[in-house]
Amino acid sequence: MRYKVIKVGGALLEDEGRLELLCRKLAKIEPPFMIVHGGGIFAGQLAERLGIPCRMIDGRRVTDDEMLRVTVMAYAGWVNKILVARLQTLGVNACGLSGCDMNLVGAKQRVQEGVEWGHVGDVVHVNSTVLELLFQSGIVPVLSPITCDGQGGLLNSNADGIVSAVAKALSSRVEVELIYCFNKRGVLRDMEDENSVIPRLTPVMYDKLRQEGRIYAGMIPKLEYSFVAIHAGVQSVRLVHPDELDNPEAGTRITGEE
Ligand SMILES: Nc1ncnc2c1ncn2[C@@H]1O[C@H](COP(=O)(O)OP(=O)(O)O)[C@@H](O)[C@H]1O
Ligand SMILES: CC(=O)N[C@@H](CCC(=O)OP(=O)(O)O)C(=O)O
Repeated sequence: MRYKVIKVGGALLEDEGRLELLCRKLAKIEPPFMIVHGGGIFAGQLAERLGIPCRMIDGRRVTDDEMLRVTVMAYAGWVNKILVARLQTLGVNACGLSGCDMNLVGAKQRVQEGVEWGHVGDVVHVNSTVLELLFQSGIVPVLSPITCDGQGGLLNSNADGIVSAVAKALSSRVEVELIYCFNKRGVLRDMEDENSVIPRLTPVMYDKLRQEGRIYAGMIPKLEYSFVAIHAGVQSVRLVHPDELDNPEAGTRITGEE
């Protein structure tokens, strides 16, 4: 049996119609599975309404004191609870969590010379024993990207990184399929052509496409974390659109070999 660990990107939750379609697809999946969600779009909208400026560097959000409050409200609050509520109405026993709950995901503050990242956290541990207990109880964990630093502080972690670390931690105990579910049909060779999905992506292909500028923005951390997961022993890593979640041949499969 393969445990599915599914990342859902913020763009899939943006309006009622997309949220409904996504949750219907997720509700068809046979447990055990879990969801890690993002929601950068919601944090951006909330910050704008509050007059707090946003700054992104290489797909990551610079998170000062005020932005930390915004991200906690957006991710651990609105996005997490709306997903859980919708899944519950569809018969999924979803349980909303952040990395702080049961010390599920711990992180350490990102330190980089010349960049004031603020409360951005890189994952340092995942409590896979607790996740397994939840799976065994028939619960579907829905995890937000808010983590804790072990000293009472909250951190904002990239959701693509959290899901990669969670998949890696679980994969030493059970077989894991890591799925990045997002708003394209896979990694595209040509962003102008929705049908140019690359079925199998190797590290060499990635380097070349990145140099050519065909892979950019949020796709860069997503693919880097995908390769981290596959090299760490995660049994399967795929990127797909929610419409094709149930088709094992759809999307882009990540491979560590050439
Ligand atoms: N080669 C590519 N194929 C598909 N999407 C790409 C590619 N290069 C860049 N992107 C962009 O990356 C986005 C997905 O990354 P991101 O917005 O971070 O996803 P998420 O919704 O999971 O947070 C796509 O919507 C697209 O705009
Ligand atoms: C540190 C950092 O960048 N955290 C992300 C967490 C949310 C996220 O990853 O959301 P998407 O998956 O929708 O992009 C952020 O605040 O944007």
